[in-house]
Amino acid sequence: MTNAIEITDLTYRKNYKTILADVNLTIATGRVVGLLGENGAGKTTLMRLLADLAKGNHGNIAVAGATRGPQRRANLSFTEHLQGFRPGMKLREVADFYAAVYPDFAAQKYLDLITFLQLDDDLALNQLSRGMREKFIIALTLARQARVYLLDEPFAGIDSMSRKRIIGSIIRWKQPEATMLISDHYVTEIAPLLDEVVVVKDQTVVAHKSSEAIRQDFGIGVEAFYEGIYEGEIHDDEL
Ligand SMILES: Nc1ncnc2c1ncn2[C@@H]1O[C@H](COP(=O)(O)OP(=O)(O)OP(=O)(O)O)[C@@H](O)[C@H]1O
Repeated sequence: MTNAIEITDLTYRKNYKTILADVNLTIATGRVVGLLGENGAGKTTLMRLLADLAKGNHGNIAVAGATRGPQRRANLSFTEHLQGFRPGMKLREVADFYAAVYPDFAAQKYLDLITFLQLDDDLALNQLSRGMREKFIIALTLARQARVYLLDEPFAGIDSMSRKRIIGSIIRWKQPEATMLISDHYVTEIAPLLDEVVVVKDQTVVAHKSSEAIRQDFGIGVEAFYEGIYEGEIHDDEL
C-alpha cells in the first residue's frame, strides 16, 4: 500500500542557514504520529515542506504517493494560519471558502466539529480569542476527508479541559486509513494517542519509533524517550 508520507534525502536551507538536513522518513497509512522537538528544531518547516508552502528543498517528498506540489496539497490537510482572510469575515464564510476550494471538505463533518468544539460560526474572525481561533483551525483542518492531516501545535492556546476532550476524541475525526502528524510540546498529554513518534533534533530526524517499541525496547514512555534523546541519555547507536 502507498505510504502516507515518504521523505528521502531532504535538505532545506533558508537565507544561507541549514534548517533541515538529510531527512529520511517513511510513515505508513492510518497512523497517528507525534512530531517532537525543541523550539526551532524544524517541525513547522517540515510540515510546510510537506504542504508545499516552503519551497526550494533538495530531495524528494511524497504525500500519499503524490510528489508534485498541487497534488500533495490536495492529499493533505494543513491550516497553517488564518492569514489572508478579512478580520471581519464570519467563520461560516471562511468555511464556505474552504468548501469551494477543497473538494474533500465535508460540510456535515464541519458542522459536527463546530458543535463538538463549542464554537459559534456566526462569529467573525476578529471576535475570537486565541483558543477559539485554534479550535476553529482544528475544525477546518479535520473537516476535510484528507489522506494526511498535519496539526502544528494545535492545542497551544486551548484550555486544559477542552484540550483533554479534543485529544480524547481526535481519532474519531479521521478515517481509519488517514495518517495524522501532530506536533506538540505537551508530550505527556498527547502520548496516549500516538502510534509512533518522530524526534527532530540537530536539523534532522534522529528517531522514528512506535510507542510500543519504545515501551518494549527501553521500558519507558514516549515523553521519557523524547527527553532521553535530548538529554543525551539515549544515544544514536541505541535508536
Ligand atoms: N521565515 C524564516 N526565515 C528564516 N529562518 C526561519 C524562518 N522560519 C523559521 N526559521 C528557522 O528555521 C528553524 C526551524 O524553525 P521551525 O519553526 O520549523 O521550528 P519548530 O520546531 O516548529 O519550532 P517551535 O517548536 O518553536 O514551533 C529555526 O532555526 C528558525 O529560526
